[in-house]
Amino acid sequence: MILGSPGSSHRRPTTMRGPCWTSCSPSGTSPAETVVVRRSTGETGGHMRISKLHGLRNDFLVLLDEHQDGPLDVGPELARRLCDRRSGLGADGLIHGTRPDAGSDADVVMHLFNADGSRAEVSGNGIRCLAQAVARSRGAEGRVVVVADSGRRETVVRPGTSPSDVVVEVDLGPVGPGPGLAAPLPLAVKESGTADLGNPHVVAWLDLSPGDLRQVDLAQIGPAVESSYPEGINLELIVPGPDPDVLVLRVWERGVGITEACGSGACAAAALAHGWGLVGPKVRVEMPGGAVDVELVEGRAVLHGPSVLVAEIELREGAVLDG
Ligand SMILES: N[C@@H](CCC[C@H](N)C(=O)O)C(=O)O
Repeated sequence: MILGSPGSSHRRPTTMRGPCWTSCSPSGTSPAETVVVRRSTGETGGHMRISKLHGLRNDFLVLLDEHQDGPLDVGPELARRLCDRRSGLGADGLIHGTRPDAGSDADVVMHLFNADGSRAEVSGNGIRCLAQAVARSRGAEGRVVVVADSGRRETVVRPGTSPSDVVVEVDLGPVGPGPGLAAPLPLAVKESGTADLGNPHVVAWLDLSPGDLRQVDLAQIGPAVESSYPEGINLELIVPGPDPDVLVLRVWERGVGITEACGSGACAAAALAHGWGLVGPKVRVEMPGGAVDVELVEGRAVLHGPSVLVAEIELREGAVLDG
């Protein structure tokens, strides 16, 4: 038998408290349309335990191997199904947290899928949500080391306004140059440039007021810019805020669409805007979902912001992916 007995390897939080486990399937769907619990062995059945979290309303489903009854087959199709906001649980991305190699000092390995099933190298908000999920699982806040496709990243989980609403800081690493600008951007810009946080970004500084930035048709511009790069790209539109060292940002995310916030995008924007002389090395980035703080330290970007646990979900036995 490949599957472990239900709950055998699932460590429930000990000292931290918050939303309770619920047993559910997405509402309004018949069992045949709900989400699969498929093992990497090809078997189906058992339970799948998932946490839903968000950083500034940029939301993620986090599936930790250590919470499961046995190995799960996590891939693009599962990501698309779970992230669907109508027929699934709904999220901007799915994060699969696997165990690091023996001898590694890391706590977890991060595999990130965008809502469309594509892979991304890292996410500033996603990695902070993953760190919160790992901290809850072990019952203690503090340092959580994550190995993402972009490299080893250190996070620190600190108390926030409640056990489920914490503050997480992450050193996202060096901000490098992104891909060459593929084509002229389809809007008037004061400055534009690309940056690489492990994942690619194009940042455009617009000569607009924050109010006018809200009127820009990002749903039209975003896909055009994303598709002009062979690997796709995240697009951040920025204007300086009314106060010094503040940027107002809207984002179109590769593999997702318009989201309410993007942590790596905030870092890309802060780094480029610093280079353009718009802001100093400590930047507040205001996005539709809320604000984060970015510190630029010797070419690296350190991101501080809230992470919120929304729910811990147990998908019931018998839910089937194939539909
Ligand atoms: N929202 C994330 C970025 C998620 C990945 C992105 N869509 C990509 O494909 O690179 C963040 O907070 O950084």
